[in-house]
Amino acid sequence: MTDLTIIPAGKSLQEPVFEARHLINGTWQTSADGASFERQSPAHLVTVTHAAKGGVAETEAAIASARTAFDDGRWSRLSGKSRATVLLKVADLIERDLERIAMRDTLESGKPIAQARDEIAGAADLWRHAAALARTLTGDSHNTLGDDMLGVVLKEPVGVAALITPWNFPFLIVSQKLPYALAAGCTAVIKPSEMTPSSTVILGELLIEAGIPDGVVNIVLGYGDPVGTTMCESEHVDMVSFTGSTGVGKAIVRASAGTLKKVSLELGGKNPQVVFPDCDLDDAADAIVFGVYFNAGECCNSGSRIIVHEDVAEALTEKVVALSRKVAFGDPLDPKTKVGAIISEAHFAKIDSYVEAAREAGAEIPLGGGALEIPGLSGRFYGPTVVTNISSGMAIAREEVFGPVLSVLTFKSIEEAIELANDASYGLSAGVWSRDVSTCLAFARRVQAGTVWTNTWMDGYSELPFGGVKQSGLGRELGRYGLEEYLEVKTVTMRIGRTRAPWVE
Ligand SMILES: NC(=O)c1ccc[n+]([C@@H]2O[C@H](COP(=O)([O-])OP(=O)(O)OC[C@H]3O[C@@H](n4cnc5c(N)ncnc54)[C@H](O)[C@@H]3O)[C@@H](O)[C@H]2O)c1
Ligand SMILES: C[N+](C)(C)CC=O
Repeated sequence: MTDLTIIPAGKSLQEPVFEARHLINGTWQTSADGASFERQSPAHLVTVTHAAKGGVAETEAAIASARTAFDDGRWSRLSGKSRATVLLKVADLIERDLERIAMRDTLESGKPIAQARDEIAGAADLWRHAAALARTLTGDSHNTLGDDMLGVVLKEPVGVAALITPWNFPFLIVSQKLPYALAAGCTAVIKPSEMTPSSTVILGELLIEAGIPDGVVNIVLGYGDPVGTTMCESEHVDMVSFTGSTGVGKAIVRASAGTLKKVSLELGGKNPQVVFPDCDLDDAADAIVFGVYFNAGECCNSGSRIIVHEDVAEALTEKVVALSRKVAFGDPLDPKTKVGAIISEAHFAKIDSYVEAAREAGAEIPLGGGALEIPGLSGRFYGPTVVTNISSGMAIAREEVFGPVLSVLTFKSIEEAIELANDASYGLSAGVWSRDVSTCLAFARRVQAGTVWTNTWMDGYSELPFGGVKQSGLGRELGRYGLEEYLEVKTVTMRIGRTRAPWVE
């Protein structure tokens, strides 16, 4: 792969190792048994983080702290205005510390620094959006139930929310959950991914600086088992909001079943983009390249499944391959880099196994497949890869590869395109490319997905809800729906003035 655009290592890594500890009841703590773990930068393979490793004891202490903080009302009974004041302050502090937070996400995840900066700026906007919702949240009133009756529907915080997050957008995803939980009046226990704990720890520091009362937000670092499982099983946790793989999502539902707690899930995707022959092919090709290589394809919204009309399949594939060669892969610390390192050795092997299985099954690979050498860096980089001549039954066409790998399928009619698009267990997002608005609308109405992009890909706004159908999830984040996830509905019926007609004569 010599004709690709490669950004070699720039200046050597100077960042000190970050010391990450748990935040429990307002104090930073190591684990009682002294357990800890390390995180290496996937691009450099040097240790960048040393973190306390939580066990059952730390998790239960964090849950107890959140429980007490919720029950005594130090946050849940504040006015929306008071909560919003803290959330707005956090947003300001995130912007002040944007560079520090972005650097931690880049070092631990391997994502490009320019992209990380955009994510942190987007996260600050989420905190402001949630602050606005905290002040405008309302219930309902019913004065049509009879002359002496009034029905009032109250919105109340669910209680203690456990927030379990993945490694691919560490700071952005915790910011899709926590400000909305806090706006609703919930208290929280957070478990960031063991691969990317630091930016959540920094968020804890900013929350303290912004004046959040002790115990309202608690952070436990460590692995899914026991930290995440303890949160799911605890009778003192009222809700779990999880973002991650569909497999772990199912385990979370099982672990939460014993206490029948509310569960909100943002899971994987195998997102189709259907390309009709009347679209602007250059525009579509550029968005397809963005959709598949953004975050090295390690993105729930990766537009990794192209379904293109057979009349334009060859032309589109040529354009995509040509553009792919221009995408800058390399040193995540260089602001010119668009695609950085793969998160782990095990994940790299998984990506490669999908590509090799497709090759063995007769697929063609006009570009890529395999490791990319980046001069000066010893970490793992996967080259831009385009796979054609595949059928919808192949794993590469149905399963989440979570790497910079594009699968190209073809169709003859709109019926076939919709059938192929829906032929997956996932239903997160989908796209359609056509100049004909009726074609776009017909597709948008029949595709099984939580989000549909027409003539664009992966635009996101704090105001718009996001989430999946089928095995891509339960519930929604962002928009006003993102707040509703953390609310319970209570119905209060009041008789006013007159005495009730006696039941007993
Ligand atoms: N739909 C979305 O919004 C969205 C966003 C980002 C990522 N994702 C999905 O996340 C996946 C990649 O992230 P990942 O590899 O970190 O996911 P993962 O499911 O392996 O882990 C996610 C989190 O769950 C924890 N965990 C693991 N096992 C657990 C258990 N048994 N109980 C409780 N917690 C447990 C992990 O420690 C981590 O914090 C992909 O499938 C991707 O599509 C979805
Ligand atoms: C929606 N987003 C981009 C934050 C996460 C997808 O993995």
